[in-house]
Amino acid sequence: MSSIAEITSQRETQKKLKHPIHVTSEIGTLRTVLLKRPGKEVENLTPEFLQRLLFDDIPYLPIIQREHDYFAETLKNRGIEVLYLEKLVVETLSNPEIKKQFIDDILRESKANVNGAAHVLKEYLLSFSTADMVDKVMSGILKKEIEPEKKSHLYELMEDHYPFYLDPMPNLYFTRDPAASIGNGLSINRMREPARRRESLFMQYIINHHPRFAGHDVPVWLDRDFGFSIEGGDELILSDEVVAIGVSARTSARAIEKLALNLFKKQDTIKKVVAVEIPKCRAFMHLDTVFTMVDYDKFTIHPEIQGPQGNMNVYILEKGIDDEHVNITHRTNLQEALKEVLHLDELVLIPCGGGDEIAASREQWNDGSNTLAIAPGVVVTYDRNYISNELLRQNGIEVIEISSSELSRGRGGPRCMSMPIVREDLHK
Ligand SMILES: NC(=O)NCCC[C@H](N)C(=O)O
Repeated sequence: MSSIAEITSQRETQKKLKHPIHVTSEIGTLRTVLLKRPGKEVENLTPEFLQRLLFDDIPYLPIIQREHDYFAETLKNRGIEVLYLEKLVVETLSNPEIKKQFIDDILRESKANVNGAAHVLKEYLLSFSTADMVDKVMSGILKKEIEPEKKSHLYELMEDHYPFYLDPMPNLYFTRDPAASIGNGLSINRMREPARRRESLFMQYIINHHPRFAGHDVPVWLDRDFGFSIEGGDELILSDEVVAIGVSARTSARAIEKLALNLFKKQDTIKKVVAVEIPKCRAFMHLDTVFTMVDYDKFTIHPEIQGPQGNMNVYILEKGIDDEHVNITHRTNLQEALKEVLHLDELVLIPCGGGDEIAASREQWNDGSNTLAIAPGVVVTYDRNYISNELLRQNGIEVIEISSSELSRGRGGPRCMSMPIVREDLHK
């Protein structure tokens, strides 16, 4: 029979889980996750704009969709509730006033290409059903779709060669990056690259207006108006007390410090933010492309982020003398720093590609370190990274593989393609 303490604790967990967002670890059993099924936006990629749109190749739509559906089914078969971003956005914008406001916002944020055509584009978008309008906004609007108006400005004539009024958003299936769940709240991120910056507007609207979230107390620890960039691929919830954040090509030290200040001030459980500096290059774009948590005491790592003897720059931020200051201390070894903040005597770093120079580099490029933990010691990975997957198994991890020929072309793996909304708390 359960003790009174156990029953009370179960009730507490139930109560906490009723909150629409609840994530206190990287590895707690995943209950609800947000995905985006790749859509027409990936068919609007062309070779000349690949770099600008942050792709290395053009995925074949029917196959990337099939692979993504398989990913979603894999999660559902494990009892995980899958929410789709595109569906939540349509539901959010079912209110005509909110829809108009959204169209104004998205056009304003697309101003580089929209120029003087905002009013025509607004009418154009309003002429669609909400679902089709959302699809248009996500997949992009070509100039040739709209009757040309008389061009009265030099810049309008100069920009004729550029095909889009609204750029496609092919990176939307990487739901991890525009926002990150931390405790019962979120960071809604100012994304580093212009190609992705509009993406976090969707989450802002969902949180403020979708019935599943609006009206609940969902704190926003850092919002997208903050002037420095941060992306969810860099935000790892190591425990209910510790968040690790990559100082990377995408995430700035200033955003990390501001987020830490806000968490220390408004979120009573987070005690430490661990800033992990990684090389600023495309292959290592976020911390989660080189480092993910797979069990209480096990992580994947791309060995190249560490110098000789495993040295690298790790900074631990803690509450300072007042709400405006943090205490910062420096560590030079990631493994030791992790043991310290997680109160562990032993901790295993599992090297991507088994540490072999070629295999590590190849498998990391295809997200061999980017695992999605769906429970402690259970991860979803790409099938193509067979050396890393085998090594995970040898370390006692259950590895669920998904196919990845087309999904991997966007340079993101299972963790990048998923935003946990609810996870069960870990047993202490
Ligand atoms: N967390 C991640 O590493 N996300 C992958 C994002 C890939 C996307 N093509 C990008 O460059 O932003």
